[in-house]
Amino acid sequence: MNKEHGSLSINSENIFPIIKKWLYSDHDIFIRELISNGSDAITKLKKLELMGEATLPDDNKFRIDVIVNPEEKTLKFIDNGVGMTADEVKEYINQIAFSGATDFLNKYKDKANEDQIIGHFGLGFYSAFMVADKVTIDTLSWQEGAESVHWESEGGTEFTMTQGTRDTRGTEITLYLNEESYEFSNEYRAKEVINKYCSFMPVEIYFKNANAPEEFEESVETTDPEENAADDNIIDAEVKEDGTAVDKKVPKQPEPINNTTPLWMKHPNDCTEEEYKEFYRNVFHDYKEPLFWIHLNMDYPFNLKGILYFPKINTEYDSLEGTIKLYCNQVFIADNIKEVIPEFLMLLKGTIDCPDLPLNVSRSALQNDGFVKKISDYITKKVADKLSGMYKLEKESYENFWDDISPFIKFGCLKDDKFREKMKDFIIFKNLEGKYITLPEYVKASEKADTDETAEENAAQDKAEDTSSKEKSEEASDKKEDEEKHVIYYVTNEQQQSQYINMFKEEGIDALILTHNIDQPFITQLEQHERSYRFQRIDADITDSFKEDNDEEGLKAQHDKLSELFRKVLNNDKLEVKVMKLKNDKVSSMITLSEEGRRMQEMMKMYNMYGMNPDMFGNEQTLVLNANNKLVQYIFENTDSKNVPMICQQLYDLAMLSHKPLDGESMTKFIARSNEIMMLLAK
Ligand SMILES: Nc1ncnc2c1ncn2[C@@H]1O[C@H](COP(=O)(O)OP(=O)(O)OP(=O)(O)O)[C@@H](O)[C@H]1O
Repeated sequence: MNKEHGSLSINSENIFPIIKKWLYSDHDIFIRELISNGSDAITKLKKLELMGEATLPDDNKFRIDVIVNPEEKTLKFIDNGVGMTADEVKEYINQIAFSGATDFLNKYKDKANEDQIIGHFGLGFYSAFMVADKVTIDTLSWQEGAESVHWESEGGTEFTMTQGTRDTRGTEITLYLNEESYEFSNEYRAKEVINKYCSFMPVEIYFKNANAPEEFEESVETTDPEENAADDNIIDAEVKEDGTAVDKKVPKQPEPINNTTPLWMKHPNDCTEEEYKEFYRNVFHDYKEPLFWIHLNMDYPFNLKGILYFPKINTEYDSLEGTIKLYCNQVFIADNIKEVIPEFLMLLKGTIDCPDLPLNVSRSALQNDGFVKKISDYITKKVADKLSGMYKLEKESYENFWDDISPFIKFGCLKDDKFREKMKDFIIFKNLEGKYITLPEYVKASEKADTDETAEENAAQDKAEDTSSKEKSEEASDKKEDEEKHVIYYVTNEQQQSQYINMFKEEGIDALILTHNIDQPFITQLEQHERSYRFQRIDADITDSFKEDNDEEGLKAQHDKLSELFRKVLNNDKLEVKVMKLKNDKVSSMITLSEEGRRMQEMMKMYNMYGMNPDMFGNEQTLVLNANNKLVQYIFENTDSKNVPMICQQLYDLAMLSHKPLDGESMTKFIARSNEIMMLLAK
């Protein structure tokens, strides 16, 4: 072959700066690209063999070798795939245009950056020039009688092509690293990058440091010492004490550094529980075991495989942040590509391999791609199917996992309408007894409790009402509609709201435990979609069940007097005070805050709107005093007594305490006052 010298045939002056910019933040991608090219070359040869076009030696073993040379600052990628003829080098390497570079240039001339492009633009080979001043190719094609080719270029527009010396099939690419990229000739750095991108590559990858001394391993065998002496591989033979065993030191057999058959490629029926857990540990380095997993395995209408794990969340403070690793033909592309994977799934941990993904388009295009949407919908559906299946068939596990998986499910419902629609019948809630129930179950149980209690009364009343019911229903206004909603009581903090919880339990009224941050937005959404539900925290109001039949008029005197007293003592003339007869006479005082008021306050807190004017909204706490309680009665009868102001303050703080944490100043005063009260008792 004549020496050939030429110019790369597209606007290479343009392309190199773009490649450099493109890879600026992801310098290490060149390793993925060059190893992928080797793997592609091997796949091509496998296909040719299958088609009967190529015959391979019996002992053929496909492999890729990566050799770093820290002294010479070089990096080699060697594969035994198809190789290239001189014509192919000309076509595929010299005329970059064939590999899609023209498209690339047209689209990204002015705006190339790593956000917009996800690799794979037929420019893989040229990414080598990101880190190398000079790149050489030595290649020998699989074809009979092929001549080897040597190609080299120093990254400008010039290249040289000559007859090469490579005498085995395949391709060897050598990178002479530029000064800023010497790090990649470091053994550990190079390995780190290979592990990142190529851990699950379908071809075995062997790694070597050309400067490292040869490694040996010890193998214990019982063999004939004479035979060992004749074996060149044995460097240090030693007869063991028992005279039979011989310790041999042999050169270490290289091991591939990747796993060519990741678990997701296996059929789910062939995977064991231990394998799933081990894979999880290896990939996500999470010492906690996953709760359960979903193995995605689809060939039609698109090709998608993967495993999604539900991680264990220990406390509500654990950040809800997962990792979904996206692969394309077992080559890692990136973590958490939100255009492909539904946002709420990012809370999970998992791997997804989808060779059909159009990764050669910009991220914004991915977002609007119908195919990508289908993939994302498929994943969502699979997750919902798994969860609903568990609810139906493995209720006990579902309940055991619920506390861990519910934030994820609720987030999914908030973010994805389709998911919400599929999951809505399988959302469960823990009640005061610690049992898990659905909303319809809650409503049914509370209706039953109501009916039992008033069955007799109603029977009589119903008859009387029958005649006038038509008129009444016509009168029903929006206000009435609100009243007719099923009220669902809930607790946000079991310790703090324990006084209310006890009262609820005494009256046989149930409530749901909703302690996670996500619960508030979740129930707001529920109320919007299921208009017959109204959620109300248990301290929002005093329900009729807790009261005796109140003679409002009869309590007016107490109300007026106590209101005035508490307002004065607490120095708050806006304080709302209600006096009522509660069935439980041990309860002296309580605070109620309307549901709307509290939600408004929480919203303000969330959006940091407190600066605005906190009194403007939601400051509608009401101090409820129990006229049946002895202390309250004492206050009413002895308003002028010396200790009454202190008792009033204490009662107010006690009521506050079971409503929300006291602020620092109030807490200090509360403690000082409690001591003072004890001092009085001690006297
Ligand atoms: N190791 C190799 N063995 C055989 N052919 C190769 C090798 N590396 C590159 N080639 C040839 O050069 C072409 C261009 O490679 P390049 O990496 O630039 O783009 P690509 O592989 O086509 O696309 P992409 O890298 O985006 O998947 C390849 O399509 C292939 O034909």
